[in-house]
Formats: sequence, C-alpha cells, structure tokens
Amino acid sequence: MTRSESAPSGSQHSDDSAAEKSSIDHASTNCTVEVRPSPPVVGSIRPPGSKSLTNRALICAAFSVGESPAVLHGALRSEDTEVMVAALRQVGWDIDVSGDGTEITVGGRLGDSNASAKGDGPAELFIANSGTTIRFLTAALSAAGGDYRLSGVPRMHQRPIGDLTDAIASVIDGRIVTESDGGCPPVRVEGRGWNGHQMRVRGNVSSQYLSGLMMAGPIAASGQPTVIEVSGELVSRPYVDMTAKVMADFGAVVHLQDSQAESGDAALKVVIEPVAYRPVDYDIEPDASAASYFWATAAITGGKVTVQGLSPDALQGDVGLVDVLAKMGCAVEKSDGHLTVQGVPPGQRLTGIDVDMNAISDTVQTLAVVALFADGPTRVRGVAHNRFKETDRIGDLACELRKLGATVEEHDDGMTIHPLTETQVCRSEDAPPIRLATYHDHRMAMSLALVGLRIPGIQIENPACTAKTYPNYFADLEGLIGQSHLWRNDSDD
Ligand SMILES: O=C(O)C1=C[C@@H](OP(=O)(O)O)[C@@H](O)[C@H](O)C1
Ligand SMILES: C=C(OP(=O)(O)O)C(=O)O
Repeated sequence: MTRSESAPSGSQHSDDSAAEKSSIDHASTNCTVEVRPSPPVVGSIRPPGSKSLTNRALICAAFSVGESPAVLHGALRSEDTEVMVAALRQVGWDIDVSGDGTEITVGGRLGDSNASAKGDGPAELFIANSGTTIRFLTAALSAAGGDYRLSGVPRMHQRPIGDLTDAIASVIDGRIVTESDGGCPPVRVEGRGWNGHQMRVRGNVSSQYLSGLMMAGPIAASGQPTVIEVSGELVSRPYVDMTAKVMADFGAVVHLQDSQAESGDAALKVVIEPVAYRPVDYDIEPDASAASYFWATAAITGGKVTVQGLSPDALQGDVGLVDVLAKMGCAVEKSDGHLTVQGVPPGQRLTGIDVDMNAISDTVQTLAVVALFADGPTRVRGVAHNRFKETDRIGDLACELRKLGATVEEHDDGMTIHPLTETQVCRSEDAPPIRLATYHDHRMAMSLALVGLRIPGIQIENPACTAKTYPNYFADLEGLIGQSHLWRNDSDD
C-alpha cells in the first residue's frame, strides 16, 4: 500500500488531460483507495464547476446567434462535459478549451465537417454515460436538423430515453428511433428540424427530458412559441428551474406555468418564445453535488467544512443538502459565497430523519453514508428515479451498505438506513479489509469512500470512475482530510 501522490486540495485539475484520467471506456481496474479514520475534519474547499450548468451553458452557447463567441468561465472539465464538447466539435462547432480546462470559448458552427451534413450517413456521437449530454443533445440536434446517432457505454443503453424521443417524434420533420429495449439508446435522429411546436412529455423518470426539450425550443426556429406540457409527476424539479434560468441568461424567453391538474397533482406547462440565444460571457458555480461529499466529511467526523463559491440561492438545488444535514443536528452557516456545515460535538450523535429527496436525488448516496452514524434509522423517500442513473442507486447502494453490517431496507421509492453499532464502527484495524464496489458510478465512489473516515479497512474499488464529474476528487479530498488519511493501492489483485 502506498500513499497517493496527488495535487493539493482545491486545485481543479493537474495538467494531465481529464481524458487521460477518464474512465470513458469503463474498463474495470484493480486499483483501490482507502480513506482512513480521521479526527474532526476542519477546512475549506472550492469544488470544480457544476456539471449541470456547464452542459446547459454549452448547449445554449453553441446555438447562440451573434458575432462574438460565448465564453464559459469556471466550467467543469470531466468525462460528462468532455463528451458534450467532443460531440459538438464532431458536428462542426469551433470550441476552444483553454488553461486548466475551465474556460471554454464556443465559436460558431463551421459547417461541412460532419458526416450528416455531407450525406454520408449519421454522425456517430459517443456519449459515454452522460445522461445530460445524450438527453440535451438529442433534443437540440433534432430541432436543428441533420442525421445523427448517439450511443454510449453499455449502461447508457439501459437508461431510458423513450419519453424524450416520443415527445420529439410528435414534432420532428423526420424520424427519431431508439435502438435498445425499453426505449433506451442508441438514438438515431434524422430530419429537417421540428415542424410542430406543441408537445407533451413525461417527467417521472427524469427531468432531463423536459430540460432538453426546453433548451431545444429556441433552436427549433418555427417562428412560433414552443409549448411543452408535462404529463403526470415531474422529478428533480430544481433542474428545470435551472434550465429556465440558464436559457434566460443566454437571452431566451421562457415562462414556467405551474398549475393544479384535475387529478390534484401539480402540473407544469412551459412556453418558450421564438427568440434566439445570444452569445454571452457566463460564470459557472462550483458543483453542489460534489460539495455534498465535503459537507458530509464534517457531519461524519464532527468537524467543520466550508464550501466556497456556493450561496443559499445557488442555481443548483443540491445546496439543499445542508438543510437536510441541519435536520440531523449539524450546524449550518449560510452566507453569500460560502456554505458551512459543522457536525455535532464529541459525545453526541446525529439524528436519524425521514426525508423526501426527490428534488436532490444526487445527494442520496451522500446522505446514506452520513445516516450510518446517526442515532436511529433514516428513511429516504421520493427517489424511485434513482434506479435509472449510472447504476441502480437504491439496490446497489443498499448492497454496499450491507457489506458494512448495516441493516438497510429497500423501498420502491427509496430506502431506510439503520445506523451501525459501536462494534461495527470500531472494528479492529487488523480485520480483513471491506471492499466496496462502485458500479462505474462516480457518486458511489465519492460517497462510500467517506465511510473510511470513521471505520478502518474500507477499500473503494475503481476510484477512477469519479472522472465522470470529478477527476480530481481523491486529490481534493486528501487535501482536506490530510495525506495520512488517504491511501491508494495501485497493484491490488
Ligand atoms: O438536469 C440535470 O443536470 C440533472 C438532473 C438530474 O437527473 P434526473 O432528472 O434524471 O433526476 C440529476 O440526477 C443529474 O445528475 C443532472
Ligand atoms: C445522474 C447523474 O448524471 P447523468 O444523469 O447526467 O448521467 C449524476 O451525475 O449523478
């Protein structure tokens, strides 16, 4: 076992390209990382830019109309944003990623460089496992017109997109089909843009379908407002508000009309005026889902951690995790540009809670790890859609938590996590290690690693999978918790 050699905390990336570190091919690796028990963690960190904001801004920037290029500042450079940039370049955009990768200049579309424009069959776009990229690009390219095929890693071909392609099929002047069972990618889009401007979309599996359609509205150029109605439940609502805000920042005119459906359910209608995006200079917030792991280090160890660059009114709903941690007994300080979480004093325990996390589902794995150290069970509700993400984030999460000895009940819409006993937490340092699998899911790796802050011998498999949204995660975590608390084993069998 060797201690990892890594960059200091808060550095966004080393000079190596994120692509080199990327787990895009999703090859499994025998490397493991071990986080070791730590005294209360005290510190401050600024996570890299938001994935969700970067990929929205890339779409709006690419389809903006104006003389000057759009420039994104503080962007995320990771697998999920690299596949977006690569796909846009492949179909003709001039995109420059400079410096440490956080400044992205999006120039105009150069025209003929893509296969679809030349009539040579579809442009083949590889999207790895980025849900935002495939959903946003499918919608945008269908509205722009052309011939494209979007595919990804095997898990991507199990992640539903049929609700989105059904909605597009109702307006496209051409055809759109999915190639895997259950309405899953690859997706073939072939057409001349949209010739309809009213559609309905389901929102109970993912909000990304609605976000994609919304961002495609100003691209469709029908000369009429685009009207999108959501059928039934809509999950992950804060991301839809984020979409509307980013679109507006790029000059689009969007109206979100909430109402009460006859069924009594909330219903949402979105109207997008036929106004083009403008190229702008755009600042991107640090990633709030990434911040969740650092707040959790404070909650788990009884420390105090400040995340810089995020405010209570951030565009990302996931900042709401601090309020959930407050319900568990943490002290939270909110100010403009900082959010700080402080765990409970020594001798006290966090409180188990009953919480609906529909709006902040990417932080469920983080909360589940914190819940292991509470005084009673934590019931997480409202996240049935977590089964359709990078992995089944209910079943597979429960499986890994049980390897620690925890009792975990799975429910259709979430889970109940019973805390670990003192004996389970204070296991001998000489006991055989417990290896936790990560299922090519960045959030599985980033959250489960934190268990090691309290329990000796926790090894995290394939830590490189954090490259999906946070290639430098373990280096940044090490900077926060100290070098002696993070070990990397590169030659494990
Ligand atoms: O629109 C977005 O940027 C996202 C929406 C959420 O997905 P769902 O709407 O599928 O829950 C979230 O899990 C994902 O990481 C990012
Ligand atoms: C669900 C996630 O990503 P996506 O759906 O964009 O692949 C995530 O980042 O947790």
